[in-house]
Amino acid sequence: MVALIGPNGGGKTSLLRAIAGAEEASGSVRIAGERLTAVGSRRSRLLGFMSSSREIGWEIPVADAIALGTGPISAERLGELFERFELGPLADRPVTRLSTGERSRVLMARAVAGAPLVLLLDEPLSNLDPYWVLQFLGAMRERAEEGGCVLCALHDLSLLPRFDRAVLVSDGAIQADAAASLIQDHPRFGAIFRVQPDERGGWEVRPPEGRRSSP
Ligand SMILES: Nc1ncnc2c1ncn2[C@@H]1O[C@H](COP(=O)(O)OP(=O)(O)OP(=O)(O)O)[C@@H](O)[C@H]1O
Repeated sequence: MVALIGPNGGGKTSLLRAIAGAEEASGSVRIAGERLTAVGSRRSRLLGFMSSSREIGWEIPVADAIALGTGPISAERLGELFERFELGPLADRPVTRLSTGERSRVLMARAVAGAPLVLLLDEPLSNLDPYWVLQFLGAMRERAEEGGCVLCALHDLSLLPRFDRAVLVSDGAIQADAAASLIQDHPRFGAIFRVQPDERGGWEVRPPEGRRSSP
């Protein structure tokens, strides 16, 4: 489970979209040796992607939204996803009439539907209540324990202990890559985020360079 962290405009979304093939980018992406452009219907087994937008453009039922672009899903798998993300009570409503957090559950179900080897999630936790934050983290951990790689962009740094590794992206480049428990000690962390730990276990704005007292 990899947390993709970095300041606004750092490049997290661009990186995820480039890997997912949703953005023009140089180079090529291979997952388990396979080029994504050449895998056809097996794509959902290799890659799952939840974009930063929670919009679903069509007035379609939840089950159809989960299957959008993923290829056929068995009734058994759909049942598992409905149970995992508690979608039963929402089944008959068009997705356009769901709340943002409810739509997040549909889009997460869609991203994990094929049990992908690589799961790319762009701020999946941002609209969720605490129960669903924990449920989504649980679903990510399950995917990782089943042999998948989860790459999850997030801003809430208090969630870092839930991850194994953290990649810090800023100015369109990877600035640090470390165990999630150690990333805050990286020499570039404070300068890039412009915050520092405060006495209450939270964060405070880091004083500008000249006004910082030396340790
Ligand atoms: N379609 C686009 N065309 C040109 N530049 C873009 C486009 N989308 C994003 N950018 C720029 O690319 C940079 C990286 O943006 P990106 O959305 O990847 O950042 P981010 O780390 O996901 O930010 P945030 O935390 O605010 O979501 C920013 O400077 C942004 O203004």
